Amino acid sequence: MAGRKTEEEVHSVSRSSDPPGPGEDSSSQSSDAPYPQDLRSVLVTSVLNLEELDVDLYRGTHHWVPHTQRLFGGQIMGQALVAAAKSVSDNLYAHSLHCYFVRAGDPKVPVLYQVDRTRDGRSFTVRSVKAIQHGQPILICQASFQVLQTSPLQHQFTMPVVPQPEDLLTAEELIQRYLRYKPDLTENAREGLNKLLANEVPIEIKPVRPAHFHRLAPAEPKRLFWARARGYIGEGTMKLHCCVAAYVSDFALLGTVLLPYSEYKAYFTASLDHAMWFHSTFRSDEWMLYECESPWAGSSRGLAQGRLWRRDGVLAATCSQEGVLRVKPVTHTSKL
Ligand SMILES: CC(C)(COP(=O)(O)OP(=O)(O)OC[C@H]1O[C@@H](n2cnc3c(N)ncnc32)[C@H](O)[C@@H]1OP(=O)(O)O)[C@@H](O)C(=O)NCCC(=O)NCCSC(=O)CC(=O)O
Repeated sequence: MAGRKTEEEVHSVSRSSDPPGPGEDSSSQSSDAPYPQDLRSVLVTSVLNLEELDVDLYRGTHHWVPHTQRLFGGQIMGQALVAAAKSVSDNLYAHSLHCYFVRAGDPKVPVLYQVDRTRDGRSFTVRSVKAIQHGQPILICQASFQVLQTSPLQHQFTMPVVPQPEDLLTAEELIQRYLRYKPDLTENAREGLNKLLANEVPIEIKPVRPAHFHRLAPAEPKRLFWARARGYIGEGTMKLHCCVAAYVSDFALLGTVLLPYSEYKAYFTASLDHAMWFHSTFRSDEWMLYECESPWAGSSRGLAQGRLWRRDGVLAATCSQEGVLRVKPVTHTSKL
């Protein structure tokens, strides 16, 4: 029978003394290895691989749909950026995008992306993209591209010092441990965790402080986790890596707002807008540290900000998102 472990034991990486449980072998061995080239990321082969219907008109399909049964905002943003990037030349690089999520995306039908070539300048080029379902916009997005330019003005914050991904467990490994070592989990919690395990999220993550990440204890509204696209992407183009990063950047960002409020559970959360700035080159299929924090919440809304760090300490991108969060008090003693 599964023994009860302390929170710290459940979360710690133990490569030698802790025999892997059923289904754990392959993930714990492979989670830090680079992906083999034949295991291409579904983000590249499917999600961000838009079908061209006409000039500046594309169709995108879905891969993973969150339990809310509305389309994942990161998918819509990533696809919108793909559509925008197709209309700019190869010497232009995305440096920012600004999006409003105006309607919930319907997972039952594809999304159309209509690109408007707003402006082509000498340094900057701007595109507006409308994502459409059932004849109505679900997202409006503006993306701006720039030719590469050098400047003596260069600074950035310093990356937080955290454990390396090799010393941390993936979200799936953590869930397997909760299920194995926490026999007092409620049926609801157990069912929820099993559903999470069955999810095919095309992003791999390694929380730095799992108890905070999973809201097991109240914490300041700050979340740190390593993230990368699941599967191989390769050098590719920066355009593509920016689109993948836009996808990844919407993951677990808004939830940061909820971290101090363990006495409440959210019954409705949705991102209202999302802005992103790209600062340097990076590979979205290599581990990047996502540093998320929420400076403010009020009026059923919360603001979350995120920084994506390259492993070598270079700031790759910055994000800002506001979302609606409707909560109600937790009424039962939940173990998760
Ligand atoms: C946020 C919006 C719902 C707009 O809110 P509105 O309140 O104006 O919309 P609405 O009037 O249609 O109401 C939607 C639902 O909220 C309820 N509702 C509205 N106002 C309420 C209030 N004050 N108190 C309680 N409930 C309220 C309505 O009854 C309805 O419920 P009912 O439906 O029961 O009748 C919409 O802009 C939207 O869906 N945008 C898309 C958001 C999105 O999909 N983001 C990307 C995915 S989120 C993501 O990717 C990030 C993440 O998950 O972390």
